[in-house]
This record gives sequence, C-alpha cells and structure tokens, in this order.
Amino acid sequence: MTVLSVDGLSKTFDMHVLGDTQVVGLDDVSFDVREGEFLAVVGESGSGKSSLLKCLYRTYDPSSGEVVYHSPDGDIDLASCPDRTVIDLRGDSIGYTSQFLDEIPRVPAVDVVARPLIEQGVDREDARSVARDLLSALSVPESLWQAYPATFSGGERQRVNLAQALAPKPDLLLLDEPTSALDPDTRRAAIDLLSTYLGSETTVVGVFHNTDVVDAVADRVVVLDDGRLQRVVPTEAYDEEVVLG
Ligand SMILES: Nc1ncnc2c1ncn2[C@@H]1O[C@H](COP(=O)(O)OP(=O)(O)OP(=O)(O)O)[C@@H](O)[C@H]1O
Repeated sequence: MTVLSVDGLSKTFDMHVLGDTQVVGLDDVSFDVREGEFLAVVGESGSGKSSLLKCLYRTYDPSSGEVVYHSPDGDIDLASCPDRTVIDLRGDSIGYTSQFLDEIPRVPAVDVVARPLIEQGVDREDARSVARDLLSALSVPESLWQAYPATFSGGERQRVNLAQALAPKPDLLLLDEPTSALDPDTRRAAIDLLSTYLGSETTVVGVFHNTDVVDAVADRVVVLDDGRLQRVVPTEAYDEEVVLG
C-alpha cells in the first residue's frame, strides 16, 4: 500500500536580496513511498534533500505539486491542506527531526525524549522508561540522562534528538541527517536502533550522507541531482553503483 504520493513537487525560493532572482530547491519531483518502507534520500550538497523533507513536513510551502498522505482517515494533500490539519498530523502521525536538537531550557534529556509520548497521553513513568531504553540503546551515558542537553556535545545532542523522534513511533517519520555528528560506534548503535525499534507500521523517509547507514537501513534510495529526481532504486542496486563508482 502507498502511504505517500509525491507528484510534480517543486520549490523555488524568491531571493529578494539578490534582486528578486529565484533559487530552485526542487524541480518537478515525483515518487511514491510504500507503507512500512525505509526510503533514503541521497544526493550532493545543494541537490534539494532538506528542501524535500521540509516540503513533506510543510515547513516549506511547496511552490507546486502534490504530497498526498494516504492516512487511515482518507487522502490529505500535505502541500495544500489547512495549517490546522498539518498541526494535527504532526501531533499524532507525522514526525520530523533535523540534525539539530530544538532544546527546551532546563528539561532533562530523559524528559526531552519522553515528551512526545506524554503529549500523546502515555503515562509519564512509562514514557520515561521508553526514553531511558532509547538513550541507553544509543549509548548516551546514564550520568547524562537527568542533565540538560544544552550542555551536551554535538553527538550527544544528536542522539537525544534521534531518540525523541523515534520514541512515539509515528506513522510517517522524516529524518534529516540524524546521524551526521556521530562517530562510527554510535552510528552503528543508531543503525541498530533504526532497524529494531520501529515496526512495520512506521514508514521512514530519511536523508543520509553516509552510505553505511543507507546500506544498513534503507529499502530503496531516492537520488536527487540539482533539485531533480534522478532515479529511485532498490538499495542493492544503489550499493552496486557506489561500489562500481
Ligand atoms: N530557505 C531557503 N532560502 C533560499 N534558498 C534555499 C533555502 N533552502 C534551500 N535553499 C536552496 O535550495 C537548494 C537546495 O538546498 P537543500 O538545503 O535542500 O540541499 P541539500 O541537498 O539538503 O544540501 P546539503 O546536503 O548541503 O544539506 C540550494 O541551492 C539552497 O541554497
């Protein structure tokens, strides 16, 4: 079953400071995402990967095209639906995380991770228990669980960020470079978690630079080039291309 149908998606940016020129972020991109699959988005710097995820999450208003989310309650075009619908979907169905943690001051790491679950009505202690399991799986030292992420290293913050995104197991999870600041060992822990924690009910679209991560977690790969969709291929085919150079 298809969960997301991206059709003719374009995003241009009006650059008033550059004399009203336009920068193309995405140009007529179309692809489908199947229920439960893990789709990796790859491409060179500036190829439109983050713009794509931001259009899917409606952080950016697409300039044209459709992003139809086939929800259990019916089809919703995320490119044009009311803001209220987007907010509701973000609360219970669609998750997004960038590579940077949006910290809330003076909230301990364990509560940062537990928060989305608590907001969904999960008992506070049960949510904290899930949070501790995730932080542990990502090798965040136990001594930091009650500390404030504002003081954490980049890699520690990124692990808190990833744990928070994974915790509620949203129906659709959008991950923008969630492992960019991790060393090889913690990246391996993140890969293990991505492979084991989410069940087949969660569909993931993730931007990754690291081919090890793509190789380990993705079912298919979307390749962007200069804002355009170059191809969508099974991960094995993409691996062969990378190996053959
Ligand atoms: N908010 C914005 N305002 C203006 N231009 C933007 C904006 N966001 C993205 N762009 C432009 O759109 C193009 C695609 O950028 P995007 O960040 O999506 O690429 P990317 O593939 O994610 O790059 P990277 O791998 O370096 O993060 C770039 O030319 C970028 O300058």
